[in-house]
Parts: sequence; structure tokens; C-alpha cells
Amino acid sequence: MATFSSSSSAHYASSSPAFSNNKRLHHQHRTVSSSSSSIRLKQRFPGCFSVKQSSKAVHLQQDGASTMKVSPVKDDNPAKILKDGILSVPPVTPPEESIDIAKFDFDKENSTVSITVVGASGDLAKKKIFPALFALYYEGCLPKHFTIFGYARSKMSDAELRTMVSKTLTCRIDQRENCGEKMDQFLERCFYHPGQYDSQENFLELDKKLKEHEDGRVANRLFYLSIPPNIFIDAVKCASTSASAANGWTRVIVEKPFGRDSESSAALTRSLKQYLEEDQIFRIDHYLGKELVENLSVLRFSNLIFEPLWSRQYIRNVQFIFAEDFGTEGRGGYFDNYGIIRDIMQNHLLQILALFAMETPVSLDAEDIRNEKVKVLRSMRPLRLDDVVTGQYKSHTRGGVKYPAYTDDKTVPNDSLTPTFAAAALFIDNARWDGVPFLMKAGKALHDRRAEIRVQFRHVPGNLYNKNIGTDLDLATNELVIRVQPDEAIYLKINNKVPGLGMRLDRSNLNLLYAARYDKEIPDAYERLLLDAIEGERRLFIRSDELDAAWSLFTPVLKELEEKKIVPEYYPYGSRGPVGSHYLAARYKVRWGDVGSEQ
Ligand SMILES: NC(=O)C1=CN([C@@H]2O[C@H](COP(=O)(O)OP(=O)(O)OC[C@H]3O[C@@H](n4cnc5c(N)ncnc54)[C@H](OP(=O)(O)O)[C@@H]3O)[C@@H](O)[C@H]2O)C=CC1
Ligand SMILES: O=C1O[C@H](COP(=O)(O)O)[C@@H](O)[C@H](O)[C@H]1O
Repeated sequence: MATFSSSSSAHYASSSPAFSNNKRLHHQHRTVSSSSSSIRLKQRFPGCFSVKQSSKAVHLQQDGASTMKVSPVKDDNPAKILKDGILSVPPVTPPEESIDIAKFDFDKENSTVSITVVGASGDLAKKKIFPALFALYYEGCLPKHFTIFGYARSKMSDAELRTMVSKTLTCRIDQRENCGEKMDQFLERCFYHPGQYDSQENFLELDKKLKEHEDGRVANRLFYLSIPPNIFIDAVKCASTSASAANGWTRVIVEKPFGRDSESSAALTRSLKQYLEEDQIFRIDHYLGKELVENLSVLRFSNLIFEPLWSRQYIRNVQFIFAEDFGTEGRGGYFDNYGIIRDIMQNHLLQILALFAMETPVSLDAEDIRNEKVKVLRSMRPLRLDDVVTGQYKSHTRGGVKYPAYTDDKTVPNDSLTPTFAAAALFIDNARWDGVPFLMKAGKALHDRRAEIRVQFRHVPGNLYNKNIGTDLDLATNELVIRVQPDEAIYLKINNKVPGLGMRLDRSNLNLLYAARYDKEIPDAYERLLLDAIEGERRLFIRSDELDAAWSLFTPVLKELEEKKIVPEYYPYGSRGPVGSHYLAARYKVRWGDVGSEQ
């Protein structure tokens, strides 16, 4: 059994008057040693689960050559793919040694991590944060000494919090062993303290309880602000003044929205920085924690075949598509103040775009990656109102069921013009991407749920098979699709010959469907991000200059939409959204890849 040790201290003394912090942790080098060898990992472990996945990959390798499924383009249903042909791909190189480090103990005997979920009674805490913490615990990824505190105004005892949390916990399908036992153990480490978000006194009481649990060990504290944005600063002020760690690090995870335009975002950053150093602030964008978004850099930078094609020379356009098949039900009050551009485009889709388009970073260190992302954002052409289409869903009856309009929500004004759908054409004015349209669309209450990146390549010049392809060359170009969710997959549309004596061409998918390739459940984004925050890894969190650049891009157009009271195009609940998005794409000679039978 391998042991795990850290070559850098997991804690060090306070350097900020308010919060102590840890500037070194994310550069740490860790050594895994086993009886016969030791492997130095330059980067931090990408989570316990990923390491297990790589040993799984080795295991698969021992069973025989790894395989990639080829299926006709119309049919990437997992159940049917198994019937299709199998294309061998070169085996992966096994690591020096198969190591079981899933249950590494990255903590020292004398240090502890306390995680306080501020707003523990709320929707996000129940839906995502507690379940993610449990999953980390189950996987052996939390340090030996840890405590979880819920904090909110609601009156609750520890037992009541545990009952509330227990209803939200599930075990992964592939990991049910001792599930009940693990849940009980986890719940025993969960506590609750009721308090106001602006009360120094209440946070001092919390501090006292945290100290009892820390039991004289070096205390590291993580606060997760799972509360509405108007109370972020009150909570940060009280936590920093009255409940920051005395001798370890203190970090704060901040949830979006980070303001609603450049000015309010800058004001929020300024206020946060009154109490925190930048490297204590973990601005979360949970899309960066999604498996396929994490894989984007691996795909680009560890495969020779993609990077040479990754430019205006070969790529015609790139599309970032987000769709939900439900409306703003229950969140109308929040949503109406923000709209889909702020809710999805300015953060989730733009972050993916930046990762997609960035130059090769100097290293995988957080600052190197974030430096490259920010360069992309700052090279973007100002977005014009002309290049934006907005929509709002209206009521629709299907199969006898009446689906509501956005404005049917009691918390939304009847005359609201807030977009629930938007499409935009963006450009990056740099040498690599000059002239390539980056199209985005995002919408609620559409006909399906998906998040994907589509890369449409140029035509093959002087294609010998043009006459077999027909007149619509667009339909015959290669397209790489990175399907973030659901049914995570990476597939490449290629042209190939239909077997037989004639010469008929067909479009097929080289398809890496995760469910077929890996029998492991994919961790939720919040698991990865929480683990990163605990480990001090900032790569997947938004730095303030990235945030400023993202707001600079969208703020003028958002203001114009609001000042000119642009009326959104109404689309029926459950439809494909406004036709305006097709006109917008057509202006740049683009066809949305998610439309039509060949997706
Ligand atoms: N829910 C989601 O799916 C997502 C949420 N977010 C963000 O995460 C954060 C938390 O979201 P969510 O859990 O949905 O929020 P909630 O509205 O559920 O609020 C969380 C808790 O904050 C307290 N609270 C709510 N309103 C107020 C108020 N006006 N004044 C003081 N306290 C209040 C309540 O606790 P109590 O009354 O007990 O104090 C509540 O349980 C927000 O910033 C949100 O934008 C981001 C992405 C997705
Ligand atoms: O941040 C948000 O994301 C969710 C979608 O997240 P997903 O992980 O379920 O795809 C979205 O519904 C919500 O409006 C938005 O605030």
C-alpha cells in the first residue's frame, strides 16, 4: 500500500491582517512512495478519483487493446453503439507502477480543516454542497481531521441539520459498499450554528465551536458563501473579523453572481478585498469543474492531432451551446434581475471559450493558465447589439399539458423583458482566431437539455470526392463535438466509404462515449471544486482580472439591451428557441450543429 506525503507544509502563519492565507499550497509537489518506487507528481493530484481512474485505465490495458467505437452519425445511442464496429486505437502507456492512493492522507496529524457552509438551509447547500462533501468523504478525499458546520439564520439543532442533509445524500452507483455506514460517519462530523450573516457576535460563537472541534490542531478554515449576493460582504466581514483561522489558512468560496455589470462586479471585488487577499477568494464557476471541460486542455495539449488544427486555418467556426428543457421555475426572483446572458453566457460559456481558445500555457499552474485565459478575453472584439439575439419563453400546451410562460412566475413582473434565451456572435481579434466566429447560445425551457462545444472545420480543398458528397459541402465537413452533458462524449464526424462495391460516402462518428468507455460514475463538478479549494488549487477558479475582462465584454451590450428596452423574441416553452438565432448564424455562414437529424 502506497503512502502519501506532502513536500510542503499544508499550513503556514497568517500574512493578512484579516485572514491568514496560503500562497504556497498550490505549487506544492507531492511524493507518492510505494515499497519499490516513488513517483513525483509535478502537479497536484487531480483529485483522488482521477488517480483511481488512471489505475483503472491500466487495468483495462491489461485486458487487451483499448477500443474506440465507430457508429453512424444518426445513432449515438449507447445501447446501440455496442452493436457497431470497433476501431482499435493505440494502447495507453501504463504508469511506472499501479498504485492505490485513493485513500491518501494529505493532512498532518496536527492540522485540521473546518468547512462552514454559510446559508446551509438553502437550495444550493442541499442540492450540491453537502452531497459533494459526502462524496469526497466517501472517496477518502477529505483530510483525516475535518469538521463541517452549517451556518444560517434558520433555527436548527445539529440533529435537525443531519436529518436535512441525510435526505440529500446518495452513494455512487458503482460505490455502494458500506454506504449507510459511511453516511452515518459523515453526518457525525456535521454540525450547525444558527446566526445572522451580519452579526460579529454570532460568528464569534461559531469561532468558539470551531476551535473546540479543532482541538488545538493547526486550523484551516474554508467558508462557502451559499447565500444571496446582497449579503456576501456582511458575511465575509464577520467571518474575517470574528471567525478566521488563527494559525492556518482561511479561504472563502464565493458563488455567482459576481455583480451584474462591470461596475457592480468591481465594487464587489473591492469590498471583498477589504477583508481578503485575492488568493483567499475562490470565485466558483461550476462549469469549470465539469469533467469534459477539464478534459478540454488534455484533448488539445496531449494529442498531436488536434493542436495543429486549432486555428483559423482549419476551423471555420466554434459553437458553445447550453440548453435546458425546464424554465426558471422557483428561481424567477433571482433570474429576472440577471437574465440568461449574465446567468450562463458571461460566466459558464465564456470561461469554456477562454479555455478552448487560449495559447499553450507555460505550465499547468493556476496562474499560467489564468494568464492565458485572460489574454483571450482581452483580445475579444467588443460585442455589438447587432450580434445578439434575445428570446423569452411563452406558454405552450403540449399533450394536454400546459407549460407556463416565463412571466407566469409570480416573482416575475408581467411586463418583464428579461431574456431567457440569447445567441451571440463573438470574435477573438488575435493571430490565431482572426475572423473565426465563436457562436454562443443559451436558453431555458427549450426542447432538450444539453451543453456542448462544436468545432466545425473548413472544407477539404479540391476534395476528390465532391461529386459523391453532393452540393452541400457544409454537411460534409468534419465536426468535433465535446458533449459536456448529458451523456458525456467526444465525437468527431468524419466521411467514410459505405462498404460495398460502389462508392457511396457516409458520415460517421468516431465516438468516445464516456458511459461505454468508463464504468465509473463521473464526479459532480462541485466535488472537484471543493477538493481544489481545500487543497488550495486555484486553476478552476476565476481570478479578478478574468472577471473584469468578462464583464467588459458583456456590460455595454447588456446596458444597451436594457436602455433600449429591446423586446425579446417569444418562443414556445419546449421549442428550439427563436428563429433569430438562425439568422444570426447565417450572417456568418454558420449552421448551428445541434439542429437537424445529424447531430
Ligand atoms: N441554487 C442554485 O442552483 C444555484 C445557486 N447559485 C448561487 O448560490 C447562492 C445560494 O443559492 P441558493 O441556495 O439557491 O439560495 P437561497 O435563496 O436558497 O438562499 C440560501 C440561504 O440564504 C438565506 N437567505 C435567503 N434569502 C435571504 C435574504 N434575503 N437575507 C438573508 N438571508 C437570506 C436563507 O437561509 P436562512 O433564512 O436560514 O438564513 C437561505 O436558505 C446564491 O448566490 C446563488 O446565486 C449559483 C448557481 C446555482
Ligand atoms: O449556474 C447555473 O447553472 C445551472 C445549470 O447548471 P447544470 O450544472 O445543471 O448544467 C442553471 O440552471 C442556472 O440557471 C445557473 O444559475
